[in-house]
Amino acid sequence: MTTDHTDRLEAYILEHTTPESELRAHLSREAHVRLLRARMLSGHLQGNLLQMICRMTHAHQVLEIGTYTGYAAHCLAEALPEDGEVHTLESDDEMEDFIREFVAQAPYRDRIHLHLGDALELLPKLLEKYSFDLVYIDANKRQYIDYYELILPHLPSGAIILADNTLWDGKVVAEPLPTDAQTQAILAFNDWVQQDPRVENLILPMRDGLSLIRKL
Ligand SMILES: C[S@@+](CC[C@H](N)C(=O)[O-])C[C@H]1O[C@@H](n2cnc3c(N)ncnc32)[C@H](O)[C@@H]1O
Repeated sequence: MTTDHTDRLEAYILEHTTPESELRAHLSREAHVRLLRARMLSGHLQGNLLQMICRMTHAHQVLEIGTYTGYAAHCLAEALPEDGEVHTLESDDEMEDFIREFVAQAPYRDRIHLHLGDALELLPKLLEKYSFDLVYIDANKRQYIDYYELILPHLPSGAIILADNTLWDGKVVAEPLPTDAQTQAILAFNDWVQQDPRVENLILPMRDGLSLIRKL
């Protein structure tokens, strides 16, 4: 497929997908103007998928590792029932003002709880306190197995873990395989999940690859 064809297909897909809220669109535009790595935010299509999964699974307590702008946290919170909560973890405290500026504008703002710090340090206490039924892993690729192993034992049967970027720009099948730490970590994570008898799993080839993992 040519780039032109792919671009047209992507545009067509978005034209036939429920529009994102005005606030999400505004956040996304501001991120592209004000931030250097705006492409890290989930975006319209993946955001809608997160909402669809949230609603289909009747999730109540959601955990997100890696907030960045808060775009995905907005998607998840918007799809939760009144008493639902999203606990989102971010290690880069420079993002705090941006995140809080947009959370403050959201009608569902009380459902979003931002935790600043390293996920590996924050997780043990949060996992003791809350019973999460949906988890979105989208932070340091080198720590995916660590997040997964900390979280999985605390989840009830039927809970879902989503892990983003698991095709890593197609590098998982590049020849020769890249030896950089991030690609190697994603390869190790995918193999780890694939051999794990505690879960069923698939990789959805959307965007950069999204793994859907269900605890048995
Ligand atoms: C891809 S972005 C998250 C995008 C967001 N989930 C979304 O979909 O809009 C990854 C974020 O993870 C954060 N991060 C990386 N390592 C982390 C860690 N150990 N603990 C918490 N956050 C971390 C980064 O600072 C970055 O903001």
